[in-house]
Amino acid sequence: MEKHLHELESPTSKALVSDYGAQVAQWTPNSTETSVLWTSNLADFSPSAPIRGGIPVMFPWFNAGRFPGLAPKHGFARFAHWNFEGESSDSTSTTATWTLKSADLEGLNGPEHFTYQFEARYEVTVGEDLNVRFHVENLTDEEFSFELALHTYFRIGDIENVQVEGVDGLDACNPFLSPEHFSQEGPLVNPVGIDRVFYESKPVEIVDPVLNRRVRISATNASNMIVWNPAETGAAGIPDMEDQEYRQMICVEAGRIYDQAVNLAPGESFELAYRVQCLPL
Ligand SMILES: O=P(O)(O)OC[C@H]1O[C@@H](O)[C@H](O)[C@@H](O)[C@@H]1O
Repeated sequence: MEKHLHELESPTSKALVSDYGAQVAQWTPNSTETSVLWTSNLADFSPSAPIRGGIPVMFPWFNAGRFPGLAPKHGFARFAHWNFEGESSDSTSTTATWTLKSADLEGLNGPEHFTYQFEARYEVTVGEDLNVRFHVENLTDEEFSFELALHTYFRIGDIENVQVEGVDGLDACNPFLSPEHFSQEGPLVNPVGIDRVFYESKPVEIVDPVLNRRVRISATNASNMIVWNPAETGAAGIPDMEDQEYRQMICVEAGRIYDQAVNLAPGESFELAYRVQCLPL
């Protein structure tokens, strides 16, 4: 296994995490044969680019930023080499930690748009569930604001036979179609090609009759959930994804984006926690 990849093991599940982007690529409970997180057949696990799949960490902006025009897309954190700080285990779980400081960003594109001093810490815990925590502290003498999203790709049996439940009544928007908000009615049913932002974060479940399971996703301190599937046309434009692979994945992300970006005063810190549970149907 390449040096930048770490296999975390616990009695009930295991994960594969890269030092690049502190990106969790796979999470496999003992009860399943394949990872609950999806990675593309074309995913490149080398340091050259973020892995297509798993949990890319989007920081300190989402997409092109809320005052568009920023690059790289989705911020620089997923391109950075994070420092592996070690791992520890108890009888039920294993936790590994990575850090990223502003001083570690030399040579990357993007930090010129976010010149503040900060320290980010990312903890990945495998056990019965997968838990990740993104923590960031403002080490500058002025307030800064940032966006954040854990852009998690989930493996599903078939995008045309899946539902995302728990979103009924949430304030929603399809930002790439219209700025209008609306109230979500019912679950997301077979959501091919969806790109929807919710302005609340509640526990949701991907109900998957093909893989015969429910994947429950919950977050603490998130204000947004984003649900995305590229459909065939979008997948065709993504070099590290096969055109038909859109059928086996859905992103259900949690974060703080757009006008729900986090404002952080000097010396303050913020933490987002995100939990994935794999349950029988
Ligand atoms: O292809 P990337 O840069 O990894 O981003 C993944 C996707 O992220 C989504 O949030 C965007 O709406 C898509 O347009 C984008 O393709």
